[in-house]
Amino acid sequence: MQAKIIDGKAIARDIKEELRVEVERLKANGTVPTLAVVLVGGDPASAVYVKNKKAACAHVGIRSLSYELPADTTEASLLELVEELNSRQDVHGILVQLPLPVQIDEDKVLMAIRPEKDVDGFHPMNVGNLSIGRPGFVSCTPAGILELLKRTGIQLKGKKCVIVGRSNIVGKPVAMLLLREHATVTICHSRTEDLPGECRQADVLVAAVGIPNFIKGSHVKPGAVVIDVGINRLADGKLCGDVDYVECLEVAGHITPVPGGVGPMTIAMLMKNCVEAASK
Ligand SMILES: Nc1nc2c(c(=O)[nH]1)N[C@@H](CN(C=O)c1ccc(C(=O)N[C@@H](CCC(=O)O)C(=O)O)cc1)CN2
Repeated sequence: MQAKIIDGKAIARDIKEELRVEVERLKANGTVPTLAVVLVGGDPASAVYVKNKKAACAHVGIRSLSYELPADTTEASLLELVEELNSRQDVHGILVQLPLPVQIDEDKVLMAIRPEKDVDGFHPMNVGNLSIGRPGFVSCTPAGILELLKRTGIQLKGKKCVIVGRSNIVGKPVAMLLLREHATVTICHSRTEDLPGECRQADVLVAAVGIPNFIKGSHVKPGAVVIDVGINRLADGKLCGDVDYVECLEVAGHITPVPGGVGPMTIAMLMKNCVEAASK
């Protein structure tokens, strides 16, 4: 039997509808949730993501302030802008679109954003809070993955979850979130011995490696939930995940497509974090 397809686009739409109500309530109480969106340079993919984030803000009712800086912007001037946004009472969230041009130290910029305005959840304070189970902003893609699992009714308590990929922005935070749900978590990476064998143990398999079609049907335990975090652009312009969708569709119990799976959840969770920032 074919796997059930987890429709991230539809779940993201539901979340944004729920947030519209919340934003109305905030506005009625005198707060206009406001997100500052900073884009440096002309990377075409980043420009599309920023455009989609601003459109999502408009849909939900969040005010967005746009800062589009040239590719040769210095680290000092970007830090100055972040400082100004940090100090503005009417700005609740700050988003600096990544990647940044090479002359700018990304870590320095992310650390300059005040943790309570860090709606991307990338500041070390928020990352640390997640790992010790304290409240804070959780980065949007990992939070989106958990929301997809929850809203699909996937039980996590006691289940074996295997994450392929140990990045700071996806693999590690997803592991922390799954642990928080009482799952048994394994993180695999390029040096893992017998990666297919580890993957085959998984009730929930999360692929975040950045290699097109890396996870084959033979990696998947029959009936497992397969979450594909990969967004790889192929030479023909088509998008492709880290999971061999055609093969895994025949083995898995649930699967996320690319596009239309985890990707749309990233923006929905950014909206959720902005509303939370404005509510505080
Ligand atoms: N400051 C940040 N920078 C970046 C982040 C981030 O969370 N914060 N993540 C990525 C890019 N990203 C959001 O910024 C993002 C990527 C993909 C999608 C998405 O919806 N993808 C669609 C396909 C879109 C397409 O056709 O190209 C999908 O998977 O269905 C949303 C947001 C790096 N930078």
